[in-house]
Amino acid sequence: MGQGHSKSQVNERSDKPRKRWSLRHRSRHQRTAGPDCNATLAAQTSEPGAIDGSDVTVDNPELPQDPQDVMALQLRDDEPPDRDDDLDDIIAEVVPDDSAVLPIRQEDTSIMAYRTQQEGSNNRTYNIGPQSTVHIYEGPSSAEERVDMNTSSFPLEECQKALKLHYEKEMGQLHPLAWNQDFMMKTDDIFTDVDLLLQSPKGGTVNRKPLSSVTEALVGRSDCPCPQRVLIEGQPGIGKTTTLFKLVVDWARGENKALSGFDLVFCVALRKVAQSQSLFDCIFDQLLPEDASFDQASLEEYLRTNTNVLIVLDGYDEWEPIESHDISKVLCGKILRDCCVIVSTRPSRTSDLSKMMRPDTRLEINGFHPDNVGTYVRKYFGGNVPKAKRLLEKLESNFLSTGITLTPMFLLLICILWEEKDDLLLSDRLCPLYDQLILYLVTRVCVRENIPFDNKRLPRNINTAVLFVEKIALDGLMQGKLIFDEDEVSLGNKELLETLVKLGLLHKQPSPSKLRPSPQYSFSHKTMQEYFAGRYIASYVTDQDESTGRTLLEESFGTVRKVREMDNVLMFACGKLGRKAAVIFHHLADLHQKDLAPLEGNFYAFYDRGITIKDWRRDRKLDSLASREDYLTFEMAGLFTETPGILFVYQTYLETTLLCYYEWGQMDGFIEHYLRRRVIQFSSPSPRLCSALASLIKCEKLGQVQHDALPCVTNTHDSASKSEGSQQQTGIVLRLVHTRRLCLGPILDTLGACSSIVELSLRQSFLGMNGPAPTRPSLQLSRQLPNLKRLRKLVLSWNDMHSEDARLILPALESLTLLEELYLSGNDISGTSDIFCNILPFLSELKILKVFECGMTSDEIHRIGLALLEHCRKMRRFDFDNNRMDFDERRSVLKMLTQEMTCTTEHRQQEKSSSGDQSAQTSEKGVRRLHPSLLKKLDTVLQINAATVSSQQL
Ligand SMILES: Nc1ncnc2c1ncn2[C@@H]1O[C@H](COP(=O)(O)OP(=O)(O)OP(=O)(O)O)[C@@H](O)[C@H]1O
Repeated sequence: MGQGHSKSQVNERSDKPRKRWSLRHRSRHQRTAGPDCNATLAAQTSEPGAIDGSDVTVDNPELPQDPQDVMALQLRDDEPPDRDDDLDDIIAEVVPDDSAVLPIRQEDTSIMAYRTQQEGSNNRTYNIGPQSTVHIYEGPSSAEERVDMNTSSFPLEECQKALKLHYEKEMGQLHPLAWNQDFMMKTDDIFTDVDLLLQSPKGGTVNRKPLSSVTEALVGRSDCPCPQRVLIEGQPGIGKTTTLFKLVVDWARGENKALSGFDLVFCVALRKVAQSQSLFDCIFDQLLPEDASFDQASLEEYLRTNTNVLIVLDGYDEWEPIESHDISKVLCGKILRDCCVIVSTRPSRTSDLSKMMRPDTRLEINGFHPDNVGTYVRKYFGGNVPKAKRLLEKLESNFLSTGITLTPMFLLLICILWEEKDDLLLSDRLCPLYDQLILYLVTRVCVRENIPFDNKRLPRNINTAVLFVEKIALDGLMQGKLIFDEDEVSLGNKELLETLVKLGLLHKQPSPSKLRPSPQYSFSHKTMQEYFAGRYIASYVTDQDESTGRTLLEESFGTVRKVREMDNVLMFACGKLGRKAAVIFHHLADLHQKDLAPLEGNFYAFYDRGITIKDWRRDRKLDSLASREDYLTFEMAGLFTETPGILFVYQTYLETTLLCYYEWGQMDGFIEHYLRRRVIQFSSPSPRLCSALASLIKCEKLGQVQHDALPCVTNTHDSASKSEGSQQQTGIVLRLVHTRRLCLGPILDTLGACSSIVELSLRQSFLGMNGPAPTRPSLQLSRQLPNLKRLRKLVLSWNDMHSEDARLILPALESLTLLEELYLSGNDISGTSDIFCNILPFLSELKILKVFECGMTSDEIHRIGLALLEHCRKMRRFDFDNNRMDFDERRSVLKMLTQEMTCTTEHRQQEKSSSGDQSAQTSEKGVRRLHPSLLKKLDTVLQINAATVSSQQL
């Protein structure tokens, strides 16, 4: 129910004898399959033929429609999200067949699953589309066969040994602090939350499935029997690189069965890839020893004929793609297309990357689970238990669910600073954190070298070095450069470079490269480079007159895409700037006005009405825009959210802008310029965005902003408030849908501050009790709801709520006497009808109640129905489909309710005629309005029943 937390079964690439698997096919209309189904399907779908001597069978004739032709409806309020079983509807399902055991093999289970159908053992499965696969016979495939085939030409074992040694040595222990090489982190200690993002075949929604690790995504699933193209995205500093390091070290140690099917694993850091390098240059350069006995040609030859190879490409956002480069070819599948490829990126480049690689599997790294924050902090402080405890106390009360502590990089910085200062100024903004870190680094050097420093003015040589490195940081990012040669960072001044390394701002790394043997330098982390680039922008804007400042901004952030890619730089710049930040906000507002205006109406209307994805390429309005290309290339990103890609551009721009205001410390400008429609609407907001939104909600200005009415912003077809829409629009509409676990925390803590909220939608946002005690979403929400006295519409559908959550939240609705619409569908809230009965007397304005698929019994529905009839006389729609009722029970509930309605109506008529009471007339009208919807349902039920009976008779 709701978002679903079940961990999918891990089908490990093990070397144990396995169960035989067989295939069932379930068509969209045929939900169950008989034993003959396989044979029939095979007969219907196989298309034997020969391609280069290989046997080919095409599965799944029901190819999905082109997503462009599909009507993409925003999942509003109560509509159920697409489920996994929807996926199963149109794809072949792999089911275990206990009757047979296959001999030992070293491939992944999903491949084996298909082999059983093909009868031969040497077929391979290819994903050729979201739900389609092709099987091709490929010759020998067992590990022994592979070794036999290749030992003569390629020393596989030597290559494996060299790679494993390299991973163990370079990645087995991490030294994340450039200024302290003694600080070490073992990859064994690494744990981060990972979600598998599952897109529905209809292309509309994404469901998140928590996984135990990235490798779990490498085994087959029903929608993708053989994952081969895995895209991993994650916010800055969230642990993408570290997670990939762990993956390759696990392979090297043979500790992970899901990886043991790979003969070779190559992990290439894209930031280190030079334009002129081939893939094999990169592999030899970064991963293999100079004295390897084999050369590039033999490795190339080996890879051409062997497919049990995993290529890991880390940091797509740190690389400037060139179409003709080998890396691009690997991503597009032009070369080594049979190898498994995993690529990581920040979200700012997800859209480009997914367009290029067409991933069959998408993962998001979410950072630490709050439980892990405690473990991490305690580990960091080792024996100093009181110190760890004090920090955790401080974090738990304020920061646990903010993006700051859940991001390993930022938590590490907090720990470093806390170690030094017990009175550390903790903030959920990034800029103060980095400011304090720099201060700490400078103080450290000054103390060590006896340089006087009063925490205000940097010593002269250090100041010069910092100014110099700021410029390098920005120039580097503008060119997509994160690794620098010595002359680039010293300009011939060795002393300057030494100071930067001493401070720990730059990290010196001996080049492993045969091509570039001189040492190279990088910032200790990409976020550090972004911080210095932001400082450069801030001081430039401060020192220059306004028009010169504007020119720099236009050159550096002239398009929507550039703003998105350099969002952290802009945020840091705003964090450093005082009054002069206005120049940046003007620039962002201009770009919004110039380039995003055509999207604005659609963005807000989409939620209410749902729109067809139109062909934006033909939209004349976009022709003149500087960012036109950006819009079009962003299209893919939206496929994994509920929002069409092009509208997602609008959302991400708003997100960046809001975070800039947030780092600056003042939200009023954002409210004035961007919230004139009084709708705050984000799908899948990031943790940092949630922190910023919490601060926005607290702004007094929010309740006062002048309102630009947009027709139909809150009027849905469904809306009970259609006629009262204009009145409703004077309040604030807050829609945060599809939010990740525990992200909503800061918002749920502050909701009550915004008493002008009239609509609150927290659909699919993990509101269940899963969090640790202080961050239990349902508890937080229940504390704030009573303050939202103007609330008319509350959407809590498709969360992971259970009865205990409902027992917290529902009583809080008692004071919301204006509430007209309540959506609770898709939560397992059985056993709570008593609470409904207690609160409904207070909700006399209620017009819509939806408890679709809530696990309730017919008794409970009946009781709720009666309470509605009695107390909510304006009621129009009561949706209780798909609860725990069989056909007869459902029919009898409907019957009882309609009878009850008739009695109530008659009773009221009598009341009316004896008293001439006006209110009785109104209530009678209300009951009548409910009547048709129930009657219609009853009608349908009876008709279906009649049809069933007659077909049985026949
Ligand atoms: N699971 C983890 N446990 C402990 N520390 C971690 C973990 N993941 C990351 N870190 C710490 O956070 C730092 C940043 O992580 P990493 O470089 O992997 O992030 P990233 O997502 O690749 O960042 P970016 O996109 O900015 O390059 C690491 O240097 C490491 O110190």
